[in-house]
Amino acid sequence: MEAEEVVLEELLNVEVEIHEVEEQISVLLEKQERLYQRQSELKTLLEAAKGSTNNVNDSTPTVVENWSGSFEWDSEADDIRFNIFGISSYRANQREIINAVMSGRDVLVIMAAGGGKSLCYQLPALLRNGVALVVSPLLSLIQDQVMGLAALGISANMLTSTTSKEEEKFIYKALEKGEGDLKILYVTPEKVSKSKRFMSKLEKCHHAGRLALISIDEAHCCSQWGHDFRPDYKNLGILKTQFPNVPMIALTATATQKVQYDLMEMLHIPKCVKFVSTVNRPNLFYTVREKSSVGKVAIDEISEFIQENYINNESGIVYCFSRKECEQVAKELRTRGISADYYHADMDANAREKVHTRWSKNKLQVIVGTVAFGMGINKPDVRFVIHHSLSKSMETYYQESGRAGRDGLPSQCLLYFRPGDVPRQSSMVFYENSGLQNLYDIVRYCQTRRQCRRSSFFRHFAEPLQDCNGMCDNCAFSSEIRTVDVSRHAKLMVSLLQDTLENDQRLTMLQLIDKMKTKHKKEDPDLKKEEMEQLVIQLILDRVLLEKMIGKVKTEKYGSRILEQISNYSDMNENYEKKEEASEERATKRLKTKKAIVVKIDSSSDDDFQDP
Ligand SMILES: Nc1ncnc2c1ncn2[C@@H]1O[C@H](COP(=O)(O)OP(=O)(O)OP(=O)(O)O)[C@@H](O)[C@H]1O
Repeated sequence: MEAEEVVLEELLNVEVEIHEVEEQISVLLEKQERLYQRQSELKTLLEAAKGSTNNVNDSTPTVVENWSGSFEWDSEADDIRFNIFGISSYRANQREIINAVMSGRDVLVIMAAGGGKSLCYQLPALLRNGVALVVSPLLSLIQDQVMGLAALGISANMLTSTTSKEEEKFIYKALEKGEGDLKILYVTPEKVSKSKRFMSKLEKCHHAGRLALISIDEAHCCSQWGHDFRPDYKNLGILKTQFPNVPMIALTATATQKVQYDLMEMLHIPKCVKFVSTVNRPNLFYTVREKSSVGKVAIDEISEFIQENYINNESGIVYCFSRKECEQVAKELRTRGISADYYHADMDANAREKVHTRWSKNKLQVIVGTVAFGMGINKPDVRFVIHHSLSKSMETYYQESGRAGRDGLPSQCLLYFRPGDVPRQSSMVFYENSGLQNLYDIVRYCQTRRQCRRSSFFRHFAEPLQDCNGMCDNCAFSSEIRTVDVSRHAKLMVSLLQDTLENDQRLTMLQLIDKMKTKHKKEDPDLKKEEMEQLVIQLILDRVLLEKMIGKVKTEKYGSRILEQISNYSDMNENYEKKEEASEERATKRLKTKKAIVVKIDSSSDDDFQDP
């Protein structure tokens, strides 16, 4: 017995040391991350310094920072805005961006979906002499833009795989000789990186002084840190190298600081003027609803929501986790009388295009899609975006839900959340950079019943909080929140984990839920599976609650092992954030002093747990 205690004592000490080493490693990793960031900033500065010495005699004007002042092109710009685009007044930042581009500066625009980025390059394209080149990542996006411009009577063309020989000839002639009427030319990034012929025509156009401006749409695709990296975007730096005095405007809906630095470096625009607009979409109403574990019930609710709120067949999107789910959900919606079809990466391009076109022309009310139905959807009157399953991160959810209400009119973003969906996503994001951390952020967004949904976006994009104006479920409705003592459940969870550990087994979260439910049935026959799911996910995600449990079991000399067991969950391995590292530090200290903590978990002190 004594010998066992000695061994256990040493085991405990070794585990404390392991914790300390892990902490040191994470401090070093964080330092390395900061250094990388600084390295990138310094490189950008260096390039800027080199640029300013090289370009002393170039035509780049001296810095004018008052972009809202008056400029010589004001009245012509107003005329084009009103009479060609039919827009009565500018939205936030549009005028300033246009003035910066017109002044010959490189510009980086970060503006929420539907904010009106297109006008920022299309209007200067008409104001300046010559041809504006627009690089855009997707054929569908390009087609929509060209169609929209044609409807306004603006001569826009595209040079893509679908362009006819005849049109190609016209475009090349316009570039080379200035013949024909070409104002805006859309190309994919592959054209720039792979077509020597195109680049040589563009060179001639530039040489003749007819390259008016270069616009890089969806510029976050340049960065590996962005959510949609495209390798061909990496080669777009050549445009600035070849045409240094042609103003470049790079536009995106979201870009973290890291992505901003990265894309400025990739595009060689270190001196660009940056315009960052708020991520707030005041016309979107955000709601999270509990999703039933019975598939049919979830679909019933979705179809009721659509049929009750959108009697005039207003357009919408339903996002699903898998291709199979998309097909099933679309079929189920159809049997309930909703005109719906599916869209996913397993379909051939023609079939996808057909569905997209029917939906764009309002011949189909709902597209049920996977993430493949993404960038390039610029239908302005999407009235609702429903998530049948949660997205993998706040950023992805912001993008996907943001496809609603691009015309600025009230629209709804509804997410159906069920903790049982978390492990499916976690196995997908496990190997991504901070994948699990990002997933847990969106799970927290779903779990909260007290906090404004909008505020989660502000926090995520490091923006000051703004008023929600009652445009989310938590701000608009007072929901009944019952605080419960979950000590009993927590103890059961810990003891189940202990059993698993002693028997040298491993558990997934869903298996743990099943076990808890079986055990609990005797004492608590009314406990629903959904309630148990809510509880388990909350306990696992909420490190404070977890710590309290760990505190208890530590006295039983298994604490750190249990922590390890939870951390090593096949689908629940976590990269702790700073905040969580701090809690771990506290846990380690407790471990050192072997202080017992009574498990009386009153969740009122913890963030938002409520009885479901
Ligand atoms: N100043 C304005 N006043 C009114 N409507 C505008 C204004 N500027 C743009 N719009 C309209 O807003 C809608 C969205 O504009 P746009 O397509 O440029 O958005 P975006 O910022 O490119 O969005 P996304 O990132 O989703 O592509 C369009 O219907 C456009 O005509």
